[in-house]
Amino acid sequence: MIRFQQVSKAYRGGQQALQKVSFHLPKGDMAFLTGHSGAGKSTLLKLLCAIERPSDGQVLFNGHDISRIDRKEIPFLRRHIGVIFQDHKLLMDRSVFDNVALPLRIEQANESDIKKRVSAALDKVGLLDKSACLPIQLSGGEQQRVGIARAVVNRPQVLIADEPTGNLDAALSAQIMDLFRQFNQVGVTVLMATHDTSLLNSYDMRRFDLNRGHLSEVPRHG
Ligand SMILES: Nc1ncnc2c1ncn2[C@@H]1O[C@H](COP(=O)(O)OP(=O)(O)OP(=O)(O)O)[C@@H](O)[C@H]1O
Repeated sequence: MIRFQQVSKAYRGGQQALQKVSFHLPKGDMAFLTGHSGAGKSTLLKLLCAIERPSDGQVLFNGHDISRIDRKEIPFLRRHIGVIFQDHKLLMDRSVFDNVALPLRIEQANESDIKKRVSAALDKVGLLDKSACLPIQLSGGEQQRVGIARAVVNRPQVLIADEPTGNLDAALSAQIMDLFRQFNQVGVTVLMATHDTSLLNSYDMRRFDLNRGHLSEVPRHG
């Protein structure tokens, strides 16, 4: 489903963020992406949703090379990929409902569909009763769950998350992790960048580690 082949990324100004990165994440897999600050984790995730383009190599999504994807095709790619950011990037002047509805409104779904799907996504993350609230009225963990509802509302094949538990305590992190696992159990492929060592120790999952732009897979226990 996701395949990187010898992918390198140099930013303007010469900063080499990724160096000949290769890996394969098959459909239905769930994996962690780890590495020190500046190792290239966010860069790798940005290449996957075409926010950035590689300087060299191929990024394949379902067999299609998206590294040189036409601008016009990017919205179609993004429909298949739900993205969760650490700072959740919610619109603070819009209700929880409107935040989650955003991807469906961009797709021009009809209002009755939007209502059904937003309610289902908010129910899944346990926030149906908060749909009329503004994000500012919610806790950090609740805001993060709104971001997850928005990422899954159009039923993407892949979820990518950049430090989704970064600001949360252990109990909330475990809740967020459970949500990802539930999505994974119904077939969604999940790639999650994290620094959170307690998460890494609690879940025996595939783990890719970046070190100064070089990627290797960490052998699993047991
Ligand atoms: N837009 C950019 N322009 C220039 N250099 C960049 C840009 N974005 C990232 N970099 C550089 O690329 C390298 C990798 O950055 P990246 O954000 O991918 O790392 P990271 O592993 O996600 O770090 P962190 O854990 O601190 O978020 C860093 O040296 C960073 O300074």
